[in-house]
Amino acid sequence: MASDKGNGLYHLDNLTFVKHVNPETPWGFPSAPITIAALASGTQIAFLARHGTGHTIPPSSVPSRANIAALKSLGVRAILAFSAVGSLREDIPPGAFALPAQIIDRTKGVRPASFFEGTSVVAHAAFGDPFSRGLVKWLEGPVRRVLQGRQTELFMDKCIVCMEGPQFSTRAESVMYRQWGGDLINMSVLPEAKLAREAEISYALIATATDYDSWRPQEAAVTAADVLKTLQANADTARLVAATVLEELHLAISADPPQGQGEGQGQQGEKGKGKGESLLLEEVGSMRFSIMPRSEKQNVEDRKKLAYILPEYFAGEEGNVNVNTE
Ligand SMILES: CSC[C@H]1O[C@H](OP(=O)(O)O)[C@H](O)[C@@H]1O
Ligand SMILES: Nc1ncnc2[nH]cnc12
Repeated sequence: MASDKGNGLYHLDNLTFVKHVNPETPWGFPSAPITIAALASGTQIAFLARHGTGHTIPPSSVPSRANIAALKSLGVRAILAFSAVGSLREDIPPGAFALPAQIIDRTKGVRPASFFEGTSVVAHAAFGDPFSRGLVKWLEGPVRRVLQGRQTELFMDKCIVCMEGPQFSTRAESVMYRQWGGDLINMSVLPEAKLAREAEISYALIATATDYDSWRPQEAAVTAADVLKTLQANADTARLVAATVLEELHLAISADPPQGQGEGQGQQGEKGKGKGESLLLEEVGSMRFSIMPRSEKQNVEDRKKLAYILPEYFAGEEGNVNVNTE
């Protein structure tokens, strides 16, 4: 399990430091060494600052493939990603929190967004629900309870626009995103969420609103100083959320473990709990039917590389199985 955030959140409270690890993945090193820490129960979590420990990595240069691959290699099954976001709605004030349900991609294609990119293996992950529905649904109660104690609102079912940056939006863009149905805006949720899906890690975003972006005609357009004003208070609340929720989440996952069956994954219909599936971590097994059938034209080295994130499909004997035709 990991909590991963750049802006404002560089450490977590109520945890016992265990060690730092810095795995070299086939996609390079993560943004920073990953902190392994223990919860009160002894359960270990991994924490990674996506912009680096000294905030030296801009959004477009975050090594997201290495970050997600490194977390997967450590056994992480669920990511709680924190992000400072702009609000595109009057009723979502700076200081509010949200668990978004949808994403509009306004990145510009400069961020590597797939583990399969540049390999001879083709895969099309289902991404209609970009956040883990099971994880988001589970998080609502515990996160709301923590936020109530701090008079902080929680919004559900919102749509976040992910822009390239590093400059903020123009006023015209900000107005347009509202017309498109955007409620929130950041520069970090993609390709992180896509890569987590490809690695079959359940991913949820805890969005913390810092500003009103630039759509309000009578108000000044957002500046980094506006963001920083709200950032520290939000980060304190975010730390409390993480400290409270991680222990409970671990217990919930232990009680409802993924079995890796993946039947019906990626389909949007209501899925009953059957065949050993986990409702909480329903992404496990989801790539089984997303990867194009094994072919002799696929490069063996590429398959070895992909085994780093998906050993079930690409390593050992299983790697010789045509995963798409069972
Ligand atoms: C300093 S405002 C823009 C910056 O803040 C957010 O970072 P993070 O998601 O890591 O909290 C946003 O996505 C931008 O990268
Ligand atoms: N207004 C904004 N636009 C993009 N990313 C942000 N992160 C925080 N506020 C933001």
